[in-house]
Amino acid sequence: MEAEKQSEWGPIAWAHLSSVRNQSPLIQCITNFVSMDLTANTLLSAGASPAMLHSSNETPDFTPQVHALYINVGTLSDNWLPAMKLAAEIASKFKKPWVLDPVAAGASCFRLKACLDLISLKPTVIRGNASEIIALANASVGFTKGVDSSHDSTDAVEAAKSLANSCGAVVAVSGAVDIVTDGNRVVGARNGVPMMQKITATGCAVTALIAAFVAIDPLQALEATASALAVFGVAGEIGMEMARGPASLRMHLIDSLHGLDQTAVISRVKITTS
Ligand SMILES: Nc1ncnc2c1ncn2[C@@H]1O[C@H](COP(=O)(O)OP(=O)(O)OP(=O)(O)O)[C@@H](O)[C@H]1O
Ligand SMILES: Cc1ncsc1CCO
Ligand SMILES: [Mg+2]
Repeated sequence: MEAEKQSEWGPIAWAHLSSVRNQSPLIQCITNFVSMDLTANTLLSAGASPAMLHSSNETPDFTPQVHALYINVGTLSDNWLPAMKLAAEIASKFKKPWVLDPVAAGASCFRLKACLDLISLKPTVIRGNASEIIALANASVGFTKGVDSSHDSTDAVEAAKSLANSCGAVVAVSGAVDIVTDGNRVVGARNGVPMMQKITATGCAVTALIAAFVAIDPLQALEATASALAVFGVAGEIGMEMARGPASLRMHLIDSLHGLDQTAVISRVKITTS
C-alpha cells in the first residue's frame, strides 16, 4: 500500500478501512474517562474490537493478545501512569504497534514528563493537536489551552518532523489540515469539518482509529495514520450533512463511519504529499 500520488490515496484509505472491517483487530485502550464511550464506539463503527482494560494486574496477560495498544493521558493520575508504562513495555516486547495521544502535554510538568517517558518506550505513532506536538518537540510546558490547541496544525510541521526524527515514531498533528510525518515525508489530510472540534474527544477517538489502522498495516504506519485521519474526516463530512449541532454530529459521525462505502471514501479522501 505504498502511496506515491494523490490519486492513489483514496484506494489506500479504502484498503485500510476494508482490512479493519475484515480483520476486526483487537485494540487495548488505556484512555481517559471523557473519551471512553466515543472511542469504543468509533472503533466498533469502523469494524475494530475495543477493550478498555487498564489494570497493571491484567496487562501482562492481556497486552500480548492484542493487535495494537492505544494510550491516552487525558485524565492522567499517579496510579494510572505505571500501568501505561507497563503496557507500552509489553507491547514493544511483543512487537505490537502502540499509539500515544499526549493530551494537554504542555499543561503541567507532571504530564509533560509522563509523555516524554512514554515516548522513550517507542510508540509507533504519536497523534496530538498542534499545541501538544509543539510542547513535546520543545520539551517545555506552556503552548496550550488545557486539552485544546492554541495553534493551527500548520504551525507545528517543523515540531512534528523534529519529534518524529528524535523518537522514530510517525507523528500526526490534527486540525483543519491533519499533518502526518515520519520526519522525512510529510502528508496532509484535508477532510473533516470544524464542528468536530466542538465534540469532546474526537481527537482521542481518531487516535484510537489510527491504532486500528496501524494494527492491520504496522509496517506502513504513515499510510495507515493518514488513512485513518482522512476516513474519520470523511465520516464527519457526511455526518455534518445530517447534523444540527455537535450532539447530533456525534451520532451521525458514528453512523457515517459505520456506513462508509468505497465510492464515498475514494471520491472524498483528500490527502496530498508535500
Ligand atoms: N478546522 C477543522 N476543520 C476540519 N476538521 C477539523 C478541524 N479541526 C479539527 N478537525 C478534526 O477534528 C478531529 C479532532 O481534532 P482536534 O485537533 O480537535 O483534536 P484534539 O484537540 O486532540 O481533541 P480532543 O482533545 O477533544 O480529543 C480530527 O479528526 C481533526 O481532523
Ligand atoms: C475535556 C478533557 N479533559 C481531559 S481529557 C478530555 C477529553 C478531550 O481531550
Ligand atoms: Mg486531544
